Amino acid sequence: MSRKFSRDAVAQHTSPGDLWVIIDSRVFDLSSFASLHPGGLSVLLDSEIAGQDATERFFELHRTEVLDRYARLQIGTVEGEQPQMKPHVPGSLSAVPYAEPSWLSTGYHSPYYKEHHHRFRAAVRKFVEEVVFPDAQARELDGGRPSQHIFDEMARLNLTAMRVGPGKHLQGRVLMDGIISVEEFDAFHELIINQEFSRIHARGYSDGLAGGTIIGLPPVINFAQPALRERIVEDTLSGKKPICLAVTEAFAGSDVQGLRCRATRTQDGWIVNGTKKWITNAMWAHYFTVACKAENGEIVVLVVERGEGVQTRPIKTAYSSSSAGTAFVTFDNVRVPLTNQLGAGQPGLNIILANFNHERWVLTAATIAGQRLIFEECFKWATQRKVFGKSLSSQAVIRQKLAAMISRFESCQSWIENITFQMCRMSAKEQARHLAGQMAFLKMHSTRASQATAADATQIFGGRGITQTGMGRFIEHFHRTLLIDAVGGGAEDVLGDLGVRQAMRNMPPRVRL
Ligand code: HEM
Repeated sequence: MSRKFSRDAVAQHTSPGDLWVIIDSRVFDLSSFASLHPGGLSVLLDSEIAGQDATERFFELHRTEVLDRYARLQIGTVEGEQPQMKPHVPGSLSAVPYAEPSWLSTGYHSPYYKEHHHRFRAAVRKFVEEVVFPDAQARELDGGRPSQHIFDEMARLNLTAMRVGPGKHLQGRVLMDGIISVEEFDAFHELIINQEFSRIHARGYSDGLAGGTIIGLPPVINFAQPALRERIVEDTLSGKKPICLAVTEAFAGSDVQGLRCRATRTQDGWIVNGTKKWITNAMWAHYFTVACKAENGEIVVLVVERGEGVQTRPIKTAYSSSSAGTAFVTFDNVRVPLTNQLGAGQPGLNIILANFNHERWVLTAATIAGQRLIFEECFKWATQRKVFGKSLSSQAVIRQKLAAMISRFESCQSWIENITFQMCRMSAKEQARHLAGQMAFLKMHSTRASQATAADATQIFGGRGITQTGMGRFIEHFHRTLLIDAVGGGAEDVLGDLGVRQAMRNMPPRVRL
């Protein structure tokens, strides 16, 4: 932007058809925009705004990104001045204190993260901010499914494959354009992906991208016969034929024993009859990993393929109008070949339970990262917002809310990093034995923390925190959508109880006070 203007020259342009303002030493010609301005024309014609430096007033009312969106209105800069606001570089770290976990903060050390984790984090954040965020925000508005080019790009980078976690499905794949090797990839990379994807501020969309794969594919990877496994892994990870996990029912939430969807044994397979509710991605899934009850009362897990007898109806939820593809599913006399049974010979209940821990860990990672992002919004707002001539942060009650937020998400982050480290060192069997309780407690604790943080953030933002556009829109979104993490994969009370019951089983018989 080469044109330079003196402040006096800008001050000559104050009428509706010839209106200039200065924002952060940048000169904007609002003549063609003023009558379309969502905040109205009159505010722009105010004598303290028209032709004047409106920087303070602008940032009280708009997010910085509004300036980027309307960059075309900029005609130059004020002579002898440099804009102070630096454009955001995609992938870069925030300089706001506590806006990044300590392993990403200057001067801190971590026993968990290596150089390749840092490299990987930067690449994932850049991808999320540049490619995924715009689509997520657009689909959040129109309620559509994530765009196919995002699925394609996620498949090309093998991001969808990595979201399923380390394992044999990664063999031979090039990860994130080769930025890390399959041998280097561990649960911390997966934690990074889960936490970086929170930056799209679109919870339903995030599930729409890979929610079904993350929970529906592992049982196939771990328990399917090789031919079925190879076909489904290829179809789903290429983004061509999505998969979902169909366990919950209107009759039974996470209470797997109470399922009513029936599987009847035939000579060459099974016939499935029943319904499933709240099934993420089912609207566009081709494969359904279904928990059913056999005639002898045992759970069998079958891969049903979309076809005759399979129907899906959309369910609108608090966290997603439809971008998560959540559905009510009906199976009417659906024939399933024997080869589509998972883990034949072992209890189907174990297959489903083994899957829960990973699901809970994924949800927890996202909700913790979400809290940190909400804190960053609050800290910026509390510093810039002036009330009765003073910034919000000059009030002790606001500082207390910020302190409580930091304490909550920092403790959750440390806990999840510890659990993640255990995941890197333990076998699947050891994880099931030692980590189920820890994950249950952390999920319960972190989603309660999310609710407290959302409530505090809404008080800090006031009306803006309950408005879907403008300054507080991410607060509103977090508050509206966080309950999926508090309920999905097991409600808080159920999880807390599960953890304590497990601890009771390990209690030595003769301990006394
Ligand atoms: C480059 C100049 C400007 C552009 C491109 C612009 C654009 C916008 C946009 C897009 C909105 C809708 C809300 C949002 O997306 O955040 C908005 C709202 C608003 N704008 Fe501006 N604006 C500009 C300058 C100003 C100035 C100088 C004022 C002076 C007071 C102002 C006052 C308002 C008000 C009062 C609202 C309504 C805010 C609310 O609903 O909370 N705008 N503006």
